[in-house]
Amino acid sequence: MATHYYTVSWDQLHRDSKALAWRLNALAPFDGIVAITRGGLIPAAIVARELECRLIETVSIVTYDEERIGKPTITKPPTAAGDGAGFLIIDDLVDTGTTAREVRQLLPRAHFATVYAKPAGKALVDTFITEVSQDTWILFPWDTEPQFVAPIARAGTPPRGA
Ligand SMILES: O=P(O)(O)OC[C@H]1O[C@H](OP(=O)(O)OP(=O)(O)O)[C@H](O)[C@@H]1O
Ligand SMILES: Nc1nc2[nH]cnc2c(=O)[nH]1
Ligand SMILES: [Mg+2]
Repeated sequence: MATHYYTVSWDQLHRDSKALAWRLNALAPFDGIVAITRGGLIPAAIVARELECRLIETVSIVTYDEERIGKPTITKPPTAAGDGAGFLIIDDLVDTGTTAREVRQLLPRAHFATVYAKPAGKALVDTFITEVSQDTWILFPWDTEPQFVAPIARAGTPPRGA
């Protein structure tokens, strides 16, 4: 269970995904990009734009229900990436490496890249940008919205009117 949260804004996600694109550009060109849905969709779109890559394939894989890990289920396998040779796989993050292991079996010859990585899974990806600790849960902008936060001086006191 995560004990810390790391909140990523749209702006930061765009910057970090562009940093990933800079790194990957050194390995380009790729024949196509495989986005691991859903989390990999937006980083894959940003990388595809920067690398001027217009062939986008998807693999749909569900491993988590909110913060609870389960058995990975492939709801859509790749159809146009062969054994992965020449392809770039993009996901938002690698945590335990469970999803990455499944995807690697499907596309063993692809280059696997994520924006964020945790220690338990980082050896399973070829390229990543930012490492966060294993006890941190990354909150993406599509999972969050701004809301009121009480002043620090009021911490521990019940909200007014409660
Ligand atoms: O390394 P792991 O422990 O496997 O965790 C990483 C995976 O978990 C999340 O996907 P999730 O299953 O939540 O599905 P989603 O992308 O549709 O949100 C995330 O997008 C990665 O794909
Ligand atoms: N949003 C989100 N999904 C995950 N799936 C596995 N680890 C994480 C995480 O830290 N954040
Ligand atoms: Mg995912």
